[in-house]
Amino acid sequence: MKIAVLAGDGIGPEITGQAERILLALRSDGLKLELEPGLLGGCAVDAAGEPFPEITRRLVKEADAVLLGAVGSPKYDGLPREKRPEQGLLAIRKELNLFANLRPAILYPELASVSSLKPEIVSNLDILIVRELTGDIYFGQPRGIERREGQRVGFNTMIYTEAEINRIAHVAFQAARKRKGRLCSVDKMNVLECTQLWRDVVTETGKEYPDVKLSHMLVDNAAMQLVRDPKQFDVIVTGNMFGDILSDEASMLTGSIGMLPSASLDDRNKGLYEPIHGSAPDIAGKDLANPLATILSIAMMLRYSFAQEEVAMRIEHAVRKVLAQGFRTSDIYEPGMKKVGTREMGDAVLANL
Ligand SMILES: NC(=O)C1=CN([C@@H]2O[C@H](COP(=O)(O)OP(=O)(O)OC[C@H]3O[C@@H](n4cnc5c(N)ncnc54)[C@H](O)[C@@H]3O)[C@@H](O)[C@H]2O)C=CC1
Ligand SMILES: CC(C)CC(=O)C(=O)O
Ligand SMILES: [Mg+2]
Repeated sequence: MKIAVLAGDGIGPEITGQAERILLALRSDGLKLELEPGLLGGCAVDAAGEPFPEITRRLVKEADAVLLGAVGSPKYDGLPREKRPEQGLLAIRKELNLFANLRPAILYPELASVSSLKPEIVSNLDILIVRELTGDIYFGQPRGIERREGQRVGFNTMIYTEAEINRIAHVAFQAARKRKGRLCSVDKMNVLECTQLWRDVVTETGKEYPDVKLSHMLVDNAAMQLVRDPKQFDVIVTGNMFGDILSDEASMLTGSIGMLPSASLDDRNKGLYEPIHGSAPDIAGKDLANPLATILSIAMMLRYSFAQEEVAMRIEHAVRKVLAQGFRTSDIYEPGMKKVGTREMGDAVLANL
């Protein structure tokens, strides 16, 4: 198993560092894997002048899976768009055809009291957000800022083809089929043609899954329902931008954005695995970041890219035990618990593994 490790910027090296320690421990335990570091984002801009250099492109094409920390820093805000770190992230997703982003929002019972919602509303929460990742307004052309009639005009294009909607819908229906059998498709069809097509195509695809109960919801209502009664959802499928926003919101139901892992998959389960959060410049380099989302992302890697379900469950079980033992980074800390930094949290997971 050849794994490319792109630590990225900000807290990226701190959190991937802990995930790498877990992978190396699994290697000592007999799992055959190789780790190959590479540059993506701001660190690549500094070293090679661009956020997704050719050498990284070759590395990730050859790898069986990619582990990513996060990219971005205010340091690059003044650069032209194509040079910014985040453009590197969009480019790698497109290059590897990672159209299906799975973002599970699962509440560990030990964190019920740090969830943003009351324990009785979130207990046993287990939602899967399926976010389309290579289309929508993040990629649509034309885009830009232009001068028109004496003033600047900014514009982007929200666009989805029928084929793009159909393939992500299949991923979501199949996931729902293996879970509680409920799929909620989120759109804004009351005002956006692009998402009218989204609703039409998801409905048509749904005819192939009579065993899955399909519902539709407008995104503004979905944002509200997520904090009113999140357990009404099983699987949510939505476009790139709405999925980006709703998953950050859902993360707080589990206690912290530092708890949510993700898998970004192509049609053959070659995947990129990363926490859903960004590079957190406000806490970078301070040993404060929660590494659990990244560690849980390698569990997803072992499950989806390498079919190592048992090892994936070992990692998830170790995380559960660490929380039960009271270890907490600052973002999930509450009085009475053991406050630890990024590295000590990694130590605790390793000890339980
Ligand atoms: N996948 C990626 O690489 C992503 C990159 N970004 C980039 O990251 C940079 C910062 O973006 P923000 O909007 O501040 O979002 P962010 O997700 O980096 O941070 C938001 C807040 O959550 C906290 N946070 C995030 N991860 C945490 C962790 N593991 N443990 C504890 N606290 C954590 C941060 O300290 C901050 O207060 C920007 O350049 C943005 O473009 C943003 C989202 C995703
Ligand atoms: C560059 C952004 C689209 C990254 C992000 O916020 C995400 O993927 O969650
Ligand atoms: Mg995001």
